[in-house]
Amino acid sequence: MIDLQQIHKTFGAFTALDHVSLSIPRGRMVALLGPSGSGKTTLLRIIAGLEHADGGIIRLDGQDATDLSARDRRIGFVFQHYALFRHMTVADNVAFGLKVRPRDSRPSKDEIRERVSTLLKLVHLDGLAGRYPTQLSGGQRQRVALARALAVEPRLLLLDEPFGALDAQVRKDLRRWMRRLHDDMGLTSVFVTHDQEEALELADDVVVMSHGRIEQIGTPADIYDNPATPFVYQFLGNATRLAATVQGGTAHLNGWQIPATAPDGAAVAFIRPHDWTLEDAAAGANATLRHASVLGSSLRLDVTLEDGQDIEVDIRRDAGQAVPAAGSALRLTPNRVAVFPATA
Ligand SMILES: Nc1ncnc2c1ncn2[C@@H]1O[C@H](COP(=O)(O)OP(=O)(O)OP(=O)(O)O)[C@@H](O)[C@H]1O
Repeated sequence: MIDLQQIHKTFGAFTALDHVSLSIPRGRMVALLGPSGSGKTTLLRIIAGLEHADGGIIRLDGQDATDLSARDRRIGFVFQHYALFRHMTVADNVAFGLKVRPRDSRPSKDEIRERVSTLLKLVHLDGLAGRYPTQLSGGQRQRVALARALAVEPRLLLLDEPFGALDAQVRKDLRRWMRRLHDDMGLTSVFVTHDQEEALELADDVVVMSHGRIEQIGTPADIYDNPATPFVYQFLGNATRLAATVQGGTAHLNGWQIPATAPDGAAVAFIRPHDWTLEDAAAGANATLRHASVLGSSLRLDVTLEDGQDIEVDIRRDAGQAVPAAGSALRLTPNRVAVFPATA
């Protein structure tokens, strides 16, 4: 169990982390998700003990670890560009964390050899123990880095964009494999990513960060279905942002009346492309089609609403169904709309 309370970090006049609090139960896999500069790496480095916070408390398994050195925290680390030792073989890289232990806690040579061999099997690199890092592919290097991090039996594994430098297919394979390894070994892991798909696919809990603050913490389903703020809505992809006006608990948008809890006045509404129903335009059109394209089993419509705002609509397409022509009048109804005050 890791518990962060009110972690604060500035670099000069710049606030990188603004009183961040977060608890991670044992066995979870947690994604820190946010745009570049939101403080993800800084938070990870502070958890690892590689960076010192200006304020706040870190507890690991109930013990105050705020002033514990990186080595004494028993935390494993894998960075995107964390180079392996070039002059060491794969086996020596993996053994490194064990060999540098103080004598009284250092395993014997045989035990180290045994553990390295087990770890290399685990990451499917058992045939490559004698190779040097330059003789490996990017994906293989990341697996060596992972074996090296796991060698010290960390109570927590931290991964900073671990798959970022790899091509798309390797990246997908490696992250699925990482998830299985996490489950099989009963690890507790925190990984940094700016890729929402990666966070939603892999993590038990997603922590969305922006400007050194946590915007929302939740399961992938929570975060996707009920974004707490306009930032989360926009960051989690594909929501169209529209201007609306709220009066007496109702948002007015392109002639629709939508129940809203936002206060009276200017508001912003978010609608996802698949949250629309296309109806028979004979009942009264409220939008015009600009462009339609077929995306496999769905139809992507670029539409201008009657009030002049542009939206994207994805609807299911049956095989052989005619694609509507540009300029067609449409009747659309939004199924799900989130309304926030315009200043939020
Ligand atoms: N050592 C440092 N000195 C000064 N500023 C720093 C330092 N380290 C980080 N920062 C700043 O703190 C902010 C947060 O950086 P951080 O690396 O934590 O962001 P991030 O969310 O991990 O971004 P990225 O996805 O680009 O890695 C950035 O604006 C960065 O420029």
